[in-house]
Amino acid sequence: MAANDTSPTAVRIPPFIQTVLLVDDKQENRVALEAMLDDGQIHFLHASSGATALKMLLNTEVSLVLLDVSMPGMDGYEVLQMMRSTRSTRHIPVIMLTAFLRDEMETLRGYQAGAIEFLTKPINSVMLRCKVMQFLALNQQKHQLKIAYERLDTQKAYYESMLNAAGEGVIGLSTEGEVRFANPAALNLLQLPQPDLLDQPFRSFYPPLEEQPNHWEASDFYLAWSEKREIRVEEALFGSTQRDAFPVQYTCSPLAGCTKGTVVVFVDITQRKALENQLRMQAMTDHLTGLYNRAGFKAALLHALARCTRHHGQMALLLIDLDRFKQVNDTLGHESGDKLLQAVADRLRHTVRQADTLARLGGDEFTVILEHLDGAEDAAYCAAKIIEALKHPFQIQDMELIIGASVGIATYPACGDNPVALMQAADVAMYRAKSDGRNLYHFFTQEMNDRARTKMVLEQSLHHALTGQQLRLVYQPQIDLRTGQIIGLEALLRWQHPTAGLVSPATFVPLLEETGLIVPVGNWIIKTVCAQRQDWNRRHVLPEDCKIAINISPRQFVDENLARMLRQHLHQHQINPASIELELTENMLMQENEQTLHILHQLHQLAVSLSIDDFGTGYSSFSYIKRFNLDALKIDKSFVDQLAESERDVAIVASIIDLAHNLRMKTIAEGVETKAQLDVLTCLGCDIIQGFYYSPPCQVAELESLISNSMTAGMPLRPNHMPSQAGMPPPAPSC
Ligand SMILES: Nc1nc2c(ncn2[C@@H]2O[C@H](COP(=O)(O)O[C@H]3[C@@H](O)[C@H](n4cnc5c(=O)[nH]c(N)nc54)O[C@@H]3COP(=O)(O)O)[C@@H](O)[C@H]2O)c(=O)[nH]1
Repeated sequence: MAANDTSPTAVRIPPFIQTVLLVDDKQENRVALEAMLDDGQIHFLHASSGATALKMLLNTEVSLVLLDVSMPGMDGYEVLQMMRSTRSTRHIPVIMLTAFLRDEMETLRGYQAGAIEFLTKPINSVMLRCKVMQFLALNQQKHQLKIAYERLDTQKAYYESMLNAAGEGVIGLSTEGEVRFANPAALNLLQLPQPDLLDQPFRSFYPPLEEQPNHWEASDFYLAWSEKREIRVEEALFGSTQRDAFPVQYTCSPLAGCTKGTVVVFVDITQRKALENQLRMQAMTDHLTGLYNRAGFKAALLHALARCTRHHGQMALLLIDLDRFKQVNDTLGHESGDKLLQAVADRLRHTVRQADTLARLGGDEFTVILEHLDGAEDAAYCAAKIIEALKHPFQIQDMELIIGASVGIATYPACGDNPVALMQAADVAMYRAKSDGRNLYHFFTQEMNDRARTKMVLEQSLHHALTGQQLRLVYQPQIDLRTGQIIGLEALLRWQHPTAGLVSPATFVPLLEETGLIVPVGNWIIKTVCAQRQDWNRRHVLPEDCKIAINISPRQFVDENLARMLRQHLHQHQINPASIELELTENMLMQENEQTLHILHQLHQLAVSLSIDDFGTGYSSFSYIKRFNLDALKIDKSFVDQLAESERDVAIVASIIDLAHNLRMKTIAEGVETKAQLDVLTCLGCDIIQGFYYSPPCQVAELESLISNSMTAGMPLRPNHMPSQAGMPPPAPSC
């Protein structure tokens, strides 16, 4: 209201020019009266008769009448009587003037007729002016008062209509906390008629809560008044006998002016809260399954932990990973994958109790929070039920799909007292369950904890290894069994740790794979091999047809930049692509999906050689051998180890060699350590061997002298640990 304030105190009412009617049949008297009173602030009207005066009074607003008593026709008394009997002229003050005051009765008659003053002629001008000015001043005040009242009425109506139209409930409270005023919205929100609210203690309209004291002097409403400040409360509960508690947002402010008390303005936030809750729920829900998503899970886990801590209870976190889900997704498409996830969610819902919290963290990873546990065995029981439920086939789009689940269990407080620790523990336990076989559950144990810690330390040091140039490559020769010459080298990664010494790749390559660090490390390996090969080419260290094999890890294989990066390094170091062999594993090729085909197509286009490492240990499928153009099969060391003793291993290796040869592939036997193994392999027609029998993996300098010795002698490479047989090819075994 500040800008357009129309309150009586805010705007001065200017004085108005008042009109005085002079009634006398003699003009000279009227002129004389005007001359006595005229101060420039008064407007004068002249009437020469009573009738004219009455007519004028009906048409003009007159403040005061000076009325001569003796006039021809209608005298002053009659005029006055007529004025008093007419509504619009009844209250106009009249001063009567007379030349002849016969007796007291005459004056009395004048006053009785309604005159406010009775003066005799000759008129004392000072006296007259004093009287007239007094009446005019009074009239002026009356006028101002009238305008002020009018304005007040307008303002009252304005505020009332505002209060009535307001959507907010407005309640006026006395300093004792009784309701003195309530606008229609307040009545409506509390669903009460005015009599049930007025004069009632306001504390009966907000429920006693811990945070909202019911003691009046401690309430916000009283504080707002006593401390003369506005208090705003974002969320509280109001209610009445007719309406259950509902959420409100309110402000309470001390009443302005001399009225003591507080005004409370409140809005019902039920709808807003419902909308907020709906949005919050949406943000915490996995749209595919309707379970909690990762955000919802985090919130639920925090709450569960808080409850458990408060009640000194036990709880468990189950991390469920579906076995073989990826295959379904990759082979049958995402639609089937989604349907399967929905079906899994349904089964989980029917398996766990209502009070347990289910969530899908993403992909095929689900979790259950189990509260109120009596012991860890409750969690084991639930995990077993889940595994059993997911073991049975799923009917998805006319297909029967069999998956399975691995469950990791972390318990509170044993495995941690915060979400991160519990999640890590459940994760480690789940991986353990997976690696122990499928359809198993595993608890997180101290030993696993230690391993997890070691893994973490290792992971951190690996980051340093990458930046601190602690990674090296060694090369292990591969020998052509027909000529005894080095026909290839396998590049093998080493980590020269500053304190731990040489760390085996068997320890850290899986970790590189897990963390994704294998991609940059793999890039570095390819670059280093290409640079090394270029150097050897320049110095003619290696024969042209000698290949260098590079191990490609699963994650590297699916990295979309692999082919591009390979092409770039081959080109940059001017390497013949055929002299580089990539060692893939059976598992990488097991999924004959679009992605695998695309990657192999790209690698073929590069014209690099491709071999299958550890052949026979993975998910062997002849279809990929038939389908993809491969150059060599590497017979796994596990088949070579017992070759001299085990007929079964001989049969297996013979079959692998036959298969390879029939498909025009070479065979490379790995891990050859003895002459006896070498002899059997020679008899079976194996093409190439690699193993400690000839040489362990060597540093570059060592390898160069090995090659140079063998080349200068023009002789086959000598077995590593055997006495020199210079000039002699390896002795032919009797097959
Ligand atoms: N993705 C990558 N993986 C790599 C790389 N470098 C190695 N690895 C993989 O790490 C695993 C262990 O490798 P390593 O300790 O280097 O062992 C290799 C040879 O040293 C070992 N070998 C060779 N001959 C013999 C032998 O006669 N006896 C014996 N006990 N061991 C022998 O075998 C390993 C070669 O394995 P493979 O790759 O299957 O040919 C191993 O899985 C490596 O693949 C890398 O750069 N990237």
